[in-house]
Amino acid sequence: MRVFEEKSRAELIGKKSYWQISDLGLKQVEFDYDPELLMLILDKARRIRDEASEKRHLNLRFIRKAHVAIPEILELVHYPGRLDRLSELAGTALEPYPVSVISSTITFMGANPDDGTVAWHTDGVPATEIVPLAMHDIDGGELQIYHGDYEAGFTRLGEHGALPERDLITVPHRLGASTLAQLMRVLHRTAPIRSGYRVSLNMNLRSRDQPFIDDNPLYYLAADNPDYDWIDQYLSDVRVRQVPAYLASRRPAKS
Ligand SMILES: O=C(O)CCC(=O)C(=O)O
Ligand SMILES: [Fe+2]
Repeated sequence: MRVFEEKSRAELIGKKSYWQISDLGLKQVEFDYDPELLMLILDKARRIRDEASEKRHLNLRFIRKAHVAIPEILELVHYPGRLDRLSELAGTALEPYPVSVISSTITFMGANPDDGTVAWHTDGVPATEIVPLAMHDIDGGELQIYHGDYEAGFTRLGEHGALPERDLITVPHRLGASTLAQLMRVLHRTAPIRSGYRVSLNMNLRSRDQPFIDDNPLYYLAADNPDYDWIDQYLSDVRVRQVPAYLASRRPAKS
């Protein structure tokens, strides 16, 4: 498997961090997913784009809970060997992000302002795998990461409206390779697209042993998904997985 990009979390943000699932920053590696399955997902995404995607904020057009409209995404989420491979890359055991409204998305980014490119933000989910499904005639559209503390970065953005080029790490996407990244509390965006477009599938992940390491506040999930039909699933995850794991992690180690 070819590795195209590799950065630790400390390399991305220039310091150690506490709220993290592992030292993973990002790794972009060639994948072995079935090209026909990817094409099928892309075809369906294109067909339902107008009714199923929304550009609500952050200049990002995406299909929420994409695996509900396109169940073939679940085949990819559970693709043989995938979780083991990604866990190995992350340096910690991963599991699919369980809250259905945010576990998988399809993003449409392009030069056409109707699409756009995602503005500066930090991810709520601890880790994500970004799989480019289509990249057509693209100029721009790389993943850009602020090499610094996210709070300081947001403050600079507030004061100056932009971040200095010298403090950015720019990672191009590649067809045939996916980017596994831990972008929770890491300020990033997609660089503006001057021509062409990209369609991507994002499959979100979290730590199997520390599922409470997360940055998705309820108000944010609710603003994005105002029907609240995910709340029972969320609460049951807190009760059954997050709280027991959290309490176990706080227990003093036996000597
Ligand atoms: O696709 C990209 O370049 C980044 C997407 C992203 O940051 C997101 O969807 O949260
Ligand atoms: Fe992001």
